[in-house]
Order: sequence, then structure tokens, then C-alpha cells
Amino acid sequence: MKISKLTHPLRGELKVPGDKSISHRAVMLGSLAQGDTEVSDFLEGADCLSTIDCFRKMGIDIEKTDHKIIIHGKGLHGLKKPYGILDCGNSGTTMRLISGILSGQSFESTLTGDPSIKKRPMNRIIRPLKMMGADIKSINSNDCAPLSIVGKQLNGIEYHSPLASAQVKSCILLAGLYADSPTSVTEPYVSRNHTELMLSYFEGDVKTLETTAMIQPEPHLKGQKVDVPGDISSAAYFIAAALMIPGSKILLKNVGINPTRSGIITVCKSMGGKIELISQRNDGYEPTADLLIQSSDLHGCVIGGGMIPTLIDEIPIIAVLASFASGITMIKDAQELKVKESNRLDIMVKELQAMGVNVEGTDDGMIIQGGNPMNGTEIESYLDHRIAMAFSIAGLVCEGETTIKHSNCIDISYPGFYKDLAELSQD
Ligand SMILES: O=C(O)C1=C[C@@H](OP(=O)(O)O)[C@@H](O)[C@H](O)C1
Ligand SMILES: C=C(OP(=O)(O)O)C(=O)O
Repeated sequence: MKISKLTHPLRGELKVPGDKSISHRAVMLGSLAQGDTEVSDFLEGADCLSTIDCFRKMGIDIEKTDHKIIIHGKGLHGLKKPYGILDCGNSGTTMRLISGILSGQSFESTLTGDPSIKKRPMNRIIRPLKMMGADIKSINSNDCAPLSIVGKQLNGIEYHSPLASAQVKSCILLAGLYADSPTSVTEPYVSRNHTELMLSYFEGDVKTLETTAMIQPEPHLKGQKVDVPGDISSAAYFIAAALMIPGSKILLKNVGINPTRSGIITVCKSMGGKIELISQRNDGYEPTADLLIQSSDLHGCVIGGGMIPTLIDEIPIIAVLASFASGITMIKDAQELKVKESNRLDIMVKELQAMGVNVEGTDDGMIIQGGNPMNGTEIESYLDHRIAMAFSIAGLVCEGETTIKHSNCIDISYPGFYKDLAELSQD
């Protein structure tokens, strides 16, 4: 994809696609619940389609219409031994969360995925699942996928996770549905809590106290109507673009603003960004708002600690904002970015440098001296959707032309990204 400098403001209204994390969980809990679960604004990104495919292979009937899916749940013990290997594609969320569910079944299964996911660490879930009595192993003994799981009766544990990771926490809580006693997970900082909220909404028994989540086993989950809010991680690209491009004013409708996810709003405001939350709602189980964003004079900031899990997927676009903003931005405690779809820390540093940005990588983040002119160039996306979208937005404020290689990887989380960008940037 080729991007040119935008010489006029972004304007208009947009409804970004449904939240990826919530869409995955709706398929999973809908499958394990009794009765139908109707999901509107389901994200039809490749990652969530991988989750649907896995549950269909385990005998769950999932109907799909435009932006709506209906899952005919079969209850906690209704999954069947999958026909064939379960392919999680590029999706870490699919692989790690499903592993928890599969560990408590009465059948064997094998999970695999694309070359990127086969390099991502799975020991973080293998270790606690084994503590619960699971029979799970990395087939190539390298702590990565493919994984083989022989379902077993699990025991409850009190797990103290070394990481603030919603995928680890959710994997253990979902395994806890099948344990013989309660299971709890304590994290160093609170990670996104969509699993806990949706389990409660489906009438599961989950309690949270500060950084601990605890689940009671064998609930009777009941199918529900789920309205998936707009994905704040997708909204982040347009928030950044509107803040940077002079004269811009856009309204992003019905975006999820769960506090465990919305660190991007806090950070943008601390950089001087004008973002207003209007029509805040909490009528379902996840809070939402419309976001009014206006171009702003941006300055650098410091990001680290407990803030990181609340904006983990937004760090690439925050690095772009920081390159444009005046002054220094320091991003620290973000070493998790090295084990996402790509090494997002190294790649951001390298490709921003190629755009002429004064940025230096550190062990757990980067230091950016922003505010200097940026130049368009050829950007390698490394097939990472967040890298491709972050540099597409950077291209709007670069002199000359920016080329994003393999930009179709954006379909992982945001099919229609360029169409929506074109709509907001109509002159
Ligand atoms: O639980 C989830 O839906 C996710 C959790 C995060 O991963 P970690 O839990 O590995 O930080 C995030 O990066 C990913 O995009 C989605
Ligand atoms: C890290 C991501 O997703 P996952 O871990 O599910 O592949 C992401 O969407 O940025």
C-alpha cells in the first residue's frame, strides 16, 4: 500500500469494527453455554475467524450473517473431539485461551498455527496448566506450538503469574471451569478483564479483588445477547491521525472504554491530546463512549509500569505519535512487545529510524526525541497488522511517499482499515 502526506484535515464520523478480544471470548463462552448466544458487531478479522473455525471443528454450530453470529451452545461438556488439527492461524488469543478449555475435556487435541505463532512462547500457559494436572506439551519440545493436549480432570490452583497477561489469566480461568475446586490468578498488574466480565454476564461465578481473579468450577453458563463494542485498539490509529493532522475533528462512535484497555486515551491526554468522551454508556457489561478527537499540540511523556497492560497493543501507534510530538517520550517495562506477532520493539525502532526519527531502543522499550520532520520510505510490516497500521498513519505526516509492504496482514484485526481511513480523509 502507498500512503502520501495528508494535506487536509480528517473529518467525519466512524464506527470502528467490533473488539477483537471480546469477539473471541463471545465465541468461546457462547460454545460452552447452554442455549443460543447472538453476537452483534462481531469482528470478522482473520483471528476471530480462526476461533470460529476451531469451535466448529469441535461440533459447535455457528451461523454467520452480516456483522452478526449466532452460536448454538452445547454446555460446558458439549464439545466433541475435533476432526483434524485445530488451526489458530496468527492468533495468540485463540491458542492460549483454547488451551485452557481443551485441558479439561475428555478427548485429545492438537493445536497449531502460522509461522509467527509457532515462535511465540507457550510455556507461560503450559506451566500453570500442568500445575492444574493438565497433560499438555510442546510437540517440538521448544515451548512453542504445535501443542498436544490430552484432556484430564483438573485441580484448582492459586496461581501467581509473573506476567500481567490477559491471555495467561484467561487460559487459567477457563481451565478453572473444569477444575475440582476454585482457581485464582494473581497478576503483578491488572490485565484486560474481558474474560471475567463475560463469564459473569453468562452467569458464571467470578470474583475479582485488586489484581486477583477467582473462578468457581462447573457453572451453568447461559447463552446471552452480546453487543460487541468498537475496538479501542483499532480506534487508536484514527485517534492518533486526528491528533496529529492540523484542523482535524472526528467522532468515533461506540468505542469500548473498559479501564483495563483504555490506557491510550490517558496517554494521549497526557501528551496534550484533545479527546472528549461523550454519551458514556454502561448498559451491557462493557463500558462504551463516543470519542471526539481534535488535532492538538502534542508533547512527549513517560509510559511504564501498570499502564503498559492497558495499552499493550497500542505501543506501535504511540511510538508514531511520540515521533511527531515535541520533546522526549520514554517507553519502559514493555518487553512483552518482543514476543507478539513480531518483535514490535526492534521493528518500531528500526523502521522509525528509516523515517528519520531520533529513536533509540532500550532493553524494555525506547526513547524517542520527537518533533523533527519525518520522511516517507519503504516499510517492512513483517506481516504484523499493528506495525502495518501504525506506519500507514505515520505515512500521513511524512514528507513524500510511504510504502507499506504486505499490508494485507491488516485483515488480522481490521479488514476495511484503508476504506475507513479514506472515508475520514475525504477532502
Ligand atoms: O486477551 C486478549 O484478548 C489479548 C491480550 C493481550 O496479550 P497478552 O495477554 O499476551 O498481553 C493482547 O496483546 C492481545 O492482542 C489480546
Ligand atoms: C498481540 C495481538 O494478538 P494475539 O496475541 O491474539 O495474536 C494483537 O492483536 O496485537
